[in-house]
Amino acid sequence: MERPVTHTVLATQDLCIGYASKKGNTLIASEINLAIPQGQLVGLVGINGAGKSTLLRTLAGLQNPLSGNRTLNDTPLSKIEPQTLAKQLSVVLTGQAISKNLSVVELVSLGRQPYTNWLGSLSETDINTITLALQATDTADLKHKKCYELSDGQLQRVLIARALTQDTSVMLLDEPMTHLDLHHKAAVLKLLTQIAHEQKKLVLFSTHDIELAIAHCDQMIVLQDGKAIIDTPKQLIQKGVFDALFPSENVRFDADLGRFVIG
Ligand SMILES: Nc1ncnc2c1ncn2[C@@H]1O[C@H](COP(=O)(O)OP(=O)(O)OP(=O)(O)O)[C@@H](O)[C@H]1O
Repeated sequence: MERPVTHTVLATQDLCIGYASKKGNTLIASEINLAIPQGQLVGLVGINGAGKSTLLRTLAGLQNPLSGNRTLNDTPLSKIEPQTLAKQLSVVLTGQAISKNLSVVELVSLGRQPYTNWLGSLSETDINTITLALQATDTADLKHKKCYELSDGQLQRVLIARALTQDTSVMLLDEPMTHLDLHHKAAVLKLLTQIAHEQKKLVLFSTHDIELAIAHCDQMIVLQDGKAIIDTPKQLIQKGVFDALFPSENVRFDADLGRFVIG
């Protein structure tokens, strides 16, 4: 169903992403121009090494761009104080450094840090938000476990719960469904869709599950050959963007089926 176009939350102008070192710059992708409105579920796809994590880290302000601009709610990202940014943007990254000695509920509570006073004491609102996030991610039963006791999939859901408690207008997630079984994959996808559509947030996640993104996302960003193409899944299929995503000897995209065929 078509929903009305609303306010742009996350935008880039001629963004070049990559890595700067003394030996020179390594350019990963350039001329990235995005203007993503609130209330959308956006999938970021591309082959291994295309630059999905690099783009997410750059959009999150964890990595500087080589050039170009990033704005969050019309303000340049570099001008937003860390405390304010933490109320506007949350991230779930792969290989995120966390203290695994914390219990699940302690880790999830950290998401409320931008809202708590200098004593770090939790208000009733904080506690309700934490309880809802644990329920939404099916991690309430794990809340007293130490994070080192969790499976990869359980930890993944706990990290999503922590991001949920931050209650931000933008959520960026790097491969949030990678370690999940089919049941939890469907549940997380449903949750992310609900956060985008009902809470009117922007949820941008990278995935290798392109078919799932095609079926569920409002828009997709395809990183390919150092460029980013953003459009609705339908338009991307019509433009033939997925046809050239993988070397054709092993995989081809069947536009009628809307999925990849091996062979
Ligand atoms: N710290 C770094 N310094 C230099 N180059 C890097 C660094 N980290 C990643 N790269 C390179 O940047 C490119 C993009 O990597 P990135 O991890 O963003 O890709 P990706 O699309 O997320 O890949 P995958 O699907 O395998 O997770 C790769 O060629 C990688 O080798």
